[in-house]
Amino acid sequence: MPDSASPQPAQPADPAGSSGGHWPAPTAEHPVRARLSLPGSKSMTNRALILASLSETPCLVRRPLASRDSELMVGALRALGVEVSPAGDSGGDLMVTPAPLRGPASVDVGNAGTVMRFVPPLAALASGTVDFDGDPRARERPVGELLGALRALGADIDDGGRGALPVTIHGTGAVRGGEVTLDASGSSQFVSALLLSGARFTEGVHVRHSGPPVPSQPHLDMTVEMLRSAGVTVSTAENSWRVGPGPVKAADITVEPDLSNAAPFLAAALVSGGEVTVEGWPEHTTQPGDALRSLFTRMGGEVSLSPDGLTLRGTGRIAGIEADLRDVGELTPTVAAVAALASTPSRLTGIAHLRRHETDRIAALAAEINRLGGDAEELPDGLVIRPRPLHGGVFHSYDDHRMATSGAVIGLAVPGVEVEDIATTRKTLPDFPGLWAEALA
Ligand SMILES: O=C(O)C1=C[C@@H](OP(=O)(O)O)[C@@H](O)[C@H](O)C1
Ligand SMILES: C=C(OP(=O)(O)O)C(=O)O
Repeated sequence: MPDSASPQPAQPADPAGSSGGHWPAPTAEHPVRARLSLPGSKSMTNRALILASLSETPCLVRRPLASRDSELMVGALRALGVEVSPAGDSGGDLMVTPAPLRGPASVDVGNAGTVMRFVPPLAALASGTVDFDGDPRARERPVGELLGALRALGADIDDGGRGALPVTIHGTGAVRGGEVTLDASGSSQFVSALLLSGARFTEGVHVRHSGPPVPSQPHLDMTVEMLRSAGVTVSTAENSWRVGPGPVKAADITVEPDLSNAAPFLAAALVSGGEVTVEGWPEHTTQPGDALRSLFTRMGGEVSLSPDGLTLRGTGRIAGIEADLRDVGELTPTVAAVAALASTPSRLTGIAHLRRHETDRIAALAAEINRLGGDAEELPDGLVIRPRPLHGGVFHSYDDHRMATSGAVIGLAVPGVEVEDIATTRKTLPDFPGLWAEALA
């Protein structure tokens, strides 16, 4: 459901790494040739932190992301009594020591979907009252279906009848659990949230989905895989997930590099006819970013995966693409940026739920591509983008990390693009401007 037909750009905030609030996006003077290692996956880091907090034993989380969304998760867990501390001098690894979860506590979710969805079930397991609130946008993002399901499973939740943040959960130290049906078409995170804590519910949990398709299947696979690695019994069927009650045994979790954040860097090779290698690309992964291999091949790149990493070579040809991105919605902003530079039209569908992401991404992408002279048309569930020469101008980021990095990709090929609020990339990347400058050097 659209929040508004044409979103208003957020006010520039904290213009770190920018000049005067706008960051002049560097143009690629020559083909981009780079090899880089990326920080940890947001999705894996925040799942690891949840599982570690519910574990029987202390858990070492290796190579976690250290950026806004993971810091918010750490803050939330500490507020509930969990100890999270640097693991020796291991360069960012974290030791998580579980403790009885307790309120009173206040949780700032920022604009992190993983915090606003994954932490409420923990709060329901805590003893005491836990308040949740976040950025203004967090109050507009869907959470009502999850709260309704948690209530049906035995939790005491006060959301003032809004089905949205702010919310207070009156934890009693236990959640009955059992079977529940919800509509997770708005976000796969509703299902992941219930599964991640489900083993600690007295009866476990059996989640059924009823409604239009659930997006982000790889993220559901990630939840199931990480639960199984922690010794939790999970069975799945179509639109049905069952977690048996029992202990969570997470002792050592290694976080993979964030493959979704590889998107703008691989796109840099594609649009400049260069060659970029992302080190440490896993051979097997549940991350949706793995789909970049096929998406960017279809858009004109040549991709090779070796123990060295994933290399994308641009061929000088940038092709449009017809793609259903429902499973990999978070790749949309980068795919759309490349599409805006392509020589043939693109049609991206299956992504209505993106209208409730950090911003209404469908409306925002259309508005910003068109502002630079492009030809992007909104569909109810996606975008059509046709080739048209672009010109410079301000690319608004709507306080959305992936909008900001999309502006950077377009700026490689279009002189005079200035990205408003590049600092918003800190949601999932601690230093995007620095990494980008390095890649282009
Ligand atoms: O579980 C996760 O870690 C995520 C699931 C997806 O959410 P939606 O299913 O709400 O799109 C994705 O877009 C988000 O960036 C991360
Ligand atoms: C949708 C996203 O984030 P969140 O985890 O806040 O839902 C995203 O990172 O693209």
